[in-house]
Parts: sequence; C-alpha cells; structure tokens
Amino acid sequence: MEPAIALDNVSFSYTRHPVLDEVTLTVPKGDFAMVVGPNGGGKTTLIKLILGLLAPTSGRVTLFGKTPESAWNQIGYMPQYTHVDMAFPVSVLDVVLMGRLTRKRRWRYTKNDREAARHALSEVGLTDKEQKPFSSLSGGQRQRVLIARALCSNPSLLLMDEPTANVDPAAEATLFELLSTLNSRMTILVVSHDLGFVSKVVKSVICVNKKVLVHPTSNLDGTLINEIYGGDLRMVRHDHRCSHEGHCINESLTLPTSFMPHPKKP
Ligand SMILES: Nc1ncnc2c1ncn2[C@@H]1O[C@H](COP(=O)(O)OP(=O)(O)OP(=O)(O)O)[C@@H](O)[C@H]1O
Repeated sequence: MEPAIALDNVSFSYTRHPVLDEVTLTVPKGDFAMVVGPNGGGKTTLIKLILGLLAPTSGRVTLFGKTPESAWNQIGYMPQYTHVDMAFPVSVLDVVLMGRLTRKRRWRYTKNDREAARHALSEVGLTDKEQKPFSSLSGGQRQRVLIARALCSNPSLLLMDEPTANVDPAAEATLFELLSTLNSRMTILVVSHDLGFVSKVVKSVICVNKKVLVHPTSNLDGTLINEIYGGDLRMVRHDHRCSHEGHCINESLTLPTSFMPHPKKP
C-alpha cells in the first residue's frame, strides 16, 4: 500500500547550509503524526516540501505515490493561526468556502461547494455560526473554522501548522477529540511546538532537527527528548497548578524552555 507521505533521501537548502539533510521518512495512511523540533529545526520547511511549495535540492517527495503537485486535491491544509488575517471582513461560510477554490475555478462557488462547506461546518460543530463575521469568533472557534476550510475539499491528508496555538486547554481538548474522529478517515500531520498533548490520539512523533527521526508515542520519554534537543530540559505540565511558588513540574518528562513559545494558560 502506498504511504500517505514518503520522503526519499530528501535534502533542502535555502542557502549553502542544508536545512534538511538526507531525510527519509514514511507516514503510513491512517497515521496521526506530530512534527516537533526546536526553532529553526526545519519543521515549516518540511511541511512546505510536503505541500510542494518548495522543491527538494535533492531526493524525492511523494504523496499517495504521486508528486505533491499531482496530489494537491488530496491535501487539506490549515496554516499557522498567526498567518491568517483575523480582521478580514468575511463571514464564517466565506472562509470555509475558500477551501473549495481550485487553480482553475477561483471565487465562483456552486451549490455543491456550499453544501460541502456547510457539511464541513457541521462536522466542526459550528453550523449556527455560518453567517457570523469570522472576526467575531473566539480563538478556538476560528481554529475550527480553519479546520472546516481544510476539510471542505474532502482531503485524504490533513496538514496542520500549530493548530493549538492561541487556544485554551479546554478548546485544545475539544480540537483533539475532533481530530481523533477525523483520523478514522484521513491521515493527519500536525506541526507543534508543544509536546504536552502527545496523548492517545497521536500515534507517532516526527522529530525534525536537520535530520528526521520518527518515534511511536509509546517510546517518547525524557531521555529520548533530551537526546533530540540536548541541554537542560523541563516541561510544564498541562494539568499543573499555579501558586506563588510557580508551576508544578513533571520531572519524568522534561523539555527545553525553547520548546514552550506558547505557554498554556493555567
Ligand atoms: N526563506 C528562507 N530563506 C532563507 N533561510 C530560511 C528561509 N526560511 C527558513 N529559513 C531558515 O531555515 C531554517 C529552518 O527554518 P524553518 O522555518 O523550517 O524551521 P522551523 O522548525 O519551522 O522553525 P520555528 O520552530 O522557529 O517555526 C532556519 O535556520 C531558518 O532561518
């Protein structure tokens, strides 16, 4: 069976120095994988290579056995929250409909497009918000609208860049419940700076730091993370309590402070 994503000896450089070096990676169909790594490690570059937005300096990327360009209609992509203009004056339905735009057919929607958009909105539980201005929604609701936009084209592979940035722990839990449901019919790849939600829904972790290593989540422990990131590592637990003495720390699983650019709200 063709894997969802395959990188065969892929290297990539923006300048003289390689950002990714001879990466061979297979993401099987049905996987729920999380891409992690330090700042500048090459996560975004990896995603751009998978999306076909960058071409490898050497090696080959295939999605479902095809080039990324040929497989584009099988991919749903949710960009980083910070890359979306939240003040843009559009309705929720308009945002979701953008997921139906194709290279040939731009800004013209059919009845089928609207049905698909409404169906995607119902999947993320936001049917009642379709006419609301996108800017009027909460952070968690906007994330779900962006997921609906990615789902609108009925993808086989859902790629998400930092889907839990700017959402509180309750919205994050709801989001992962939704992703877990979607994972029964599509492969999911999530980029994250935050290992705190490596839980039962995530099946494998792809560690990117110029080289790429894949681990089943069951193997993920403090020693392994230390090997990948180096240094003095700590992790703030998501079920922590705050007091005047600070946060409770889970000593068994520790991460670098550079790994926590989006600290969780208590
Ligand atoms: N357009 C570009 N031109 C030159 N260098 C780039 C470009 N984009 C990224 N880089 C460099 O490539 C390296 C990897 O960047 P990339 O954005 O892939 O890392 P990342 O793991 O996503 O980082 P972060 O966690 O900070 O978002 C970094 O050293 C970065 O400075």
